[in-house]
Amino acid sequence: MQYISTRGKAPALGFEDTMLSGLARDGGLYVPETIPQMSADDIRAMHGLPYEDIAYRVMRPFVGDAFTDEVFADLIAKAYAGFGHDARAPLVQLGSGHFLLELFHGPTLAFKDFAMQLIGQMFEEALTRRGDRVTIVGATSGDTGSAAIEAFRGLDAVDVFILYPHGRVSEVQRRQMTTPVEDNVHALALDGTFDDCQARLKDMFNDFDFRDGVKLAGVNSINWGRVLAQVVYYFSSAVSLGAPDRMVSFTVPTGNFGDIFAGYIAKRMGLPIDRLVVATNQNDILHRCLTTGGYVTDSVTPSISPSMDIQVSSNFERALFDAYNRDGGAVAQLMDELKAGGFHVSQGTMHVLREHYDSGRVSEDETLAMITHAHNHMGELLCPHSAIGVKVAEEIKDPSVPMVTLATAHPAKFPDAVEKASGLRPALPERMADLFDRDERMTRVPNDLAKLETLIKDRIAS
Ligand SMILES: Cc1ncc(COP(=O)(O)O)c(C=O)c1O
Ligand SMILES: N[C@@H](CCOP(=O)(O)O)C(=O)O
Repeated sequence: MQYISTRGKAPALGFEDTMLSGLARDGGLYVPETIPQMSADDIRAMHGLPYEDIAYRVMRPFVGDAFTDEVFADLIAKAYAGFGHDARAPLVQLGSGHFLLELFHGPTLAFKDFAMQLIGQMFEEALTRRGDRVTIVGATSGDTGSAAIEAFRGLDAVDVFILYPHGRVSEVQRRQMTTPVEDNVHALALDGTFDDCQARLKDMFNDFDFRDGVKLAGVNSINWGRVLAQVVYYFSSAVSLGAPDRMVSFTVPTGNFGDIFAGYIAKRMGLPIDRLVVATNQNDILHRCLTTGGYVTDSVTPSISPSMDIQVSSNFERALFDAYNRDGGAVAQLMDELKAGGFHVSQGTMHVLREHYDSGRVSEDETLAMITHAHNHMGELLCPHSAIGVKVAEEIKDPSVPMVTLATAHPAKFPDAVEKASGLRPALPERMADLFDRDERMTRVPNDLAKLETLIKDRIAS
């Protein structure tokens, strides 16, 4: 299996090099050259299997010869052993034809753990075999950062630097990143937005002296391994609702477009998915683009769903690559236009995008009202991100097709908003009960590439 860049100019790589290198050297994102197919019988055979077995069957064709069958199965087993629910990604029924996929039973209480725990295992295995080490730099609006730190803390072969927007993540999210004591963990509070963090990260990848000098690696959804691991729960949930003999739709609270793009990959592999619905908060560039064709950046407005406070949605580039018939030159041109403020998608491309994706936008008041309603009438305490998904799904769902909404984080990560809407302050799990008593350690950093690179180089040299 080879991976190619969405901008068409970087060398094709195998799975392991794709995973370890992050952004392609032409600035694009890696995607598989071909999408492995699952027949109806392959999908039917997943009925009743443990999550780990489904994960193995779904991901194995993408991994090629990077790991032997035995090693890959073992890495999957280790990745999910620490989850707090036997089903790993349990489905609960919310109402008629509407199901919630709980993706928050991992160690840091958000869906990011599904991919990050596995990536942590795969990095460790590959780096040990190569006798190599890397510097991971990640950008986070709150959840990727804590999941990455949890997956890589204490590993000899890795230093992990996380850029988060100062003052724009919840206190639980911040403390999850600033309280780990391991020397290889560096939490950096950047003066700016998540978009600034992600832009500086991509700048670092595009500065080849820095990139090669520190052996830069990425664990944002820039990294194909992140998207791949998220494909699995589309299969596990659809199969438990009757796939391949029944269509299923998904609504996905969306920011960087990685999670919903994983759903698109599942569909391309043969999973009978009817609609993939993008649910955004007031930072709604994706909803605007999918309804008007204009992908025009706006300033980021802080919200009660901070993990989705994103206006430059990294993985949308992967969706555009397919919608433009895999024309890397066309995508590179759009990305140049984006630097100047935005672009407009052609009519033909809009048609292709609308074949797969619907969208909806939810205001702050509507989010709070949905948390209240779900608590009072659906028996669920939702985090604000999941509430946005449920609200859009309720508006858009077709009674003849089961709808699955992805619950992307545990309500206890956002206790203020949840308490305001429901009157209940959700408690953290026992193992995190002392989170607010632990000492914090972070460095305030400016939104300045040269200064960030110097800090990172100095830290790994010391
Ligand atoms: C809790 C939560 N929900 C939803 C999202 C959106 O996911 P994605 O960026 O993959 O679209 C994120 C992060 O981006 C998140 O942390
Ligand atoms: N919401 C994310 C933003 C980064 O997304 P990623 O999927 O590209 O890592 C976060 O919580 O950090």
